[in-house]
Amino acid sequence: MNAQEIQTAILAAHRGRFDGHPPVAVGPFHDEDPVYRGAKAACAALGFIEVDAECLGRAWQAVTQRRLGRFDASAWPDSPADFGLRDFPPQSREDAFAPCPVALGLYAVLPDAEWVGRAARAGIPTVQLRFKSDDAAAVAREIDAAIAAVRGTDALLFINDHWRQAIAAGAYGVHLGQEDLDALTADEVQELRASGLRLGVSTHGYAEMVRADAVSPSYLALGAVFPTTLKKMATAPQGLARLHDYARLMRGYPLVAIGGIDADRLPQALASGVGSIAVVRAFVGADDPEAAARLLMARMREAPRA
Ligand SMILES: Cc1ncc(COP(=O)(O)OP(=O)(O)O)c(N)n1
Ligand SMILES: Cc1nc(C(=O)O)sc1CCOP(=O)(O)O
Ligand SMILES: [Mg+2]
Repeated sequence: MNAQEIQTAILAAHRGRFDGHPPVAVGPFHDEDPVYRGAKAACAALGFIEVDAECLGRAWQAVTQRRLGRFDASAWPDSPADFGLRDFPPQSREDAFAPCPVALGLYAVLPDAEWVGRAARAGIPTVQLRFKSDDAAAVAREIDAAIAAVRGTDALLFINDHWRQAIAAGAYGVHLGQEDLDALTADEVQELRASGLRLGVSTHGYAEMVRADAVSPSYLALGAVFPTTLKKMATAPQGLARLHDYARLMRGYPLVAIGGIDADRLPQALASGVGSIAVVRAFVGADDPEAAARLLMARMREAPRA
C-alpha cells in the first residue's frame, strides 16, 4: 500500500472515534516509509497536534514492522514498545520513582492549606497543594500548613511545583508539569528521586507521555479530558476516546484523569481504566464541598471499571 492508501484506511477505521477534533496541518516528514507517512498524515487529519502525529506515525510504523510488514488499519498503536518506551511496568525499572497506589481514588487539587485540610477531613484520599506564589517564605509556610492539615487523616499529600520545599517539609509526593520537568537537570531529577518522594507528571498527549515516561514517575496525569475554566490550557481538551487510548497504552502506571470532571462526567472518565479522578471546581466550587466530596466518592465506588 502507498502512503495515500494507508492514510485513507486509517481515517476510514478511526474517524468516527475522534469526532470533535478539527484537522491539523501535517508537519514535515522525516522518513520515506509509507506507513509512517500515511499514519502521520491520518493522525494530523484526526486532529492530533504535530508532535503527537509524529509519535503516532512512528508507532504505526513500529507496529507494522513487528507484524512482519503487515499493515492493519484497525490496530491503533497501544503497546509501550511501539512508542519506544522502556520495559513495563515502569516500577520494575532501576530508575523508577517511589511507587504510589495504583488507585489514588478521588484526588482534590487545592489552592491553599485550608482547602487541603478541608478535603482531607472530608475523607478525600489524595490531595494536592497547588499554591501559586513566587514568595518562597509564603510557599514554605503553606506547605508546612498543608502537611499539618493532613495529619491524623489518611490523605496522601502531593505538592505542586515546589519540589525542593516539598522534600524539606517531608510531603508524600510532588506533582510537576512538563515545563517544570524540562527545567530540571539530570542531577536534580536524581535528587528528587533519591528523596523518596513520589512524583506525578502532567501529560496532554502522546509526546508528553513519552517525555514523562523517560523519568519513570510514580503516576501520570492525563488531561485535560474536558474543557476547564480553571486555567488557560496550551492544548485542546483531549476527550474520552483519546483518554481511553492513553490509559490503555500507559496501563503500567497509576493514572489520574483531570480537567472538567464533575460527578456526572466522572463515570465516563473512570471507564477508561484510570485509577484516579482529579478535580478542582467540582469540590472547591461546590455550594457544599463536603456533600460534593461524598457524591464524587460514591460515584467512584459505584462506577463500572474498565
Ligand atoms: C493531578 C494533576 N494533574 C495535572 C496538574 C497540572 O499540573 P501542571 O502541569 O504543573 O500545571 P499547574 O497545576 O502548575 O498549573 C495538576 N496540578 N495536578
Ligand atoms: C490544574 C489543571 N491541570 C490540568 C491539566 O490538564 O494538566 S486541567 C487542570 C484544572 C482542572 O480543574 P477543573 O477540575 O476545575 O476543571
Ligand atoms: Mg505545576
